[in-house]
Amino acid sequence: MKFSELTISDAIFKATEKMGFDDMTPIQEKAIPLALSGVDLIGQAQTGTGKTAAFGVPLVEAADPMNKDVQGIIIAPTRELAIQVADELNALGRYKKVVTLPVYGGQDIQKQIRSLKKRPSIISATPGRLLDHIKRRTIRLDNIKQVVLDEADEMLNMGFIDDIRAVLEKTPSERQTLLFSATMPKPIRLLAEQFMKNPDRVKIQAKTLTVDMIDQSFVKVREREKFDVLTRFLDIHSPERAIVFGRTKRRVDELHEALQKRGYTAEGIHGDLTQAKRDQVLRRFKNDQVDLLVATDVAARGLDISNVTHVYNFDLPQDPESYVHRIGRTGRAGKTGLALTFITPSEMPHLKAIEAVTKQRMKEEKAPTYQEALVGQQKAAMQSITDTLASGNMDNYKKMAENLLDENESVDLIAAALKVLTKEPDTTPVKLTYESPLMAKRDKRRPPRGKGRGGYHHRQDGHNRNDRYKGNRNRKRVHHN
Ligand SMILES: Nc1ncnc2c1ncn2[C@@H]1O[C@H](COP(=O)(O)OP(=O)(O)OP(=O)(O)O)[C@@H](O)[C@H]1O
Ligand SMILES: [Mg+2]
Repeated sequence: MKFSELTISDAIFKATEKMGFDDMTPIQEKAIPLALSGVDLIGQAQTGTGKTAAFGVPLVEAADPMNKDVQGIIIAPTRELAIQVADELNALGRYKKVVTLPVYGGQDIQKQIRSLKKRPSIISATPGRLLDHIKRRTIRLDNIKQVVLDEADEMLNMGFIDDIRAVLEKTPSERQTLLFSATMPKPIRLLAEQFMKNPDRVKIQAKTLTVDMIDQSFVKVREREKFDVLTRFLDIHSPERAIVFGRTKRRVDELHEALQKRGYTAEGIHGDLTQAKRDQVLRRFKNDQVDLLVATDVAARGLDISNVTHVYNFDLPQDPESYVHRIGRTGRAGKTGLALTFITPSEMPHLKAIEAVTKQRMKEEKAPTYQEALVGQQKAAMQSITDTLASGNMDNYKKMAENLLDENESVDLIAAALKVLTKEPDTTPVKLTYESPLMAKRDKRRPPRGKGRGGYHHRQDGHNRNDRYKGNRNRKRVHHN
């Protein structure tokens, strides 16, 4: 079904055309008409399949730019995502003149207050800053018609639930509530339904939770060998644009510095950096000034950066949902991608837990040798010669080439050129702080070690880490009040 077949205003249809959208994606086809009818819904579809427009079109359609109140609000877990969602809604609202304002932490609040005075119809916010504005009465939610939780399962997990509850309490009870995510574990869905009125569940039935355009594999590797293995894979894959996920902020700092030391153009992003730095890093990544983005899970959800060709999970993600979102930064909007996950021997049970949730097997890759990495780089050098040959723009070099050929064998000459061009694998020593293997995360609200009851003993015998892992997911994600 096409956007032209929807009952929406011409101004919005024109915007979708301008954005290059013609056919709707499956989630858009199902969710947009339902959302337009005013019902509450939970929309679940794989990463990179257009969930933003699935809620964006109904929001922009319902908004009246002549009305001075905030009418729609989207809450997202990270600042970058709040900005990106606002950009997409502004693109959709361009001809109807519906303005969406991003409101997030780390940005000058006075500047936000000035922008709010211009009366945006829709706000795309992170929860903390939104609550701040609600308290200051610089944002009023009395006349909100629609609330969207993007990355809904993340918004409703323990870290965010209280903020979300507080925001929802400020909105009229007759509001429409829309929840979207690629993952929706059952305990979270049940929790979500408390905030909704007989929600419709729109789930795009797929055999797997992950997009089949992503080639998924894992490599078994010892912690201290991870870095060399990563650089060898990078030398073989020569990714156009890749994201390397690390578990902690320190890890991300160390890793991107180590990559730079070995001659890669890498930058790091995590939540302890200033917003100005986060913006700069992301901009440099999008502008091709940086090939490798090293990130914590702050970059795992929702970010739509075109042509991310590879995702490397240098450290295992905390839970299978996080795996789904991380690798979903590649293979978007029908493109292909490659995801490679590093697993230390003691972490192997986590692999099974991830596969159980994604319903997808990962292929095992062997850690490449130095020699294989060298061959990778030689191939890259060869490729750059043939690419240059195809581009044809070499007139300035032809005379030199003829002179060289007068005095040398052609094969020797090309071999020398290849040798010069090949970036031989760099083995500059680097040191990363040891990161212990992923264990089931303990719930901070549980009694301390030794004082626990049944569950503790079960976990201590440790013969079934897989269960512990799953158990952990549920504990982390169920609201305990
Ligand atoms: N109907 C469409 N036709 C073509 N491209 C589309 C269409 N809808 C969305 N897109 C593009 O697909 C890409 C992914 O969309 P979007 O970011 O909304 O995915 P998502 O489902 O929200 O993914 P995630 O789960 O990672 O948040 C974007 O670049 C968007 O512009
Ligand atoms: Mg999204």
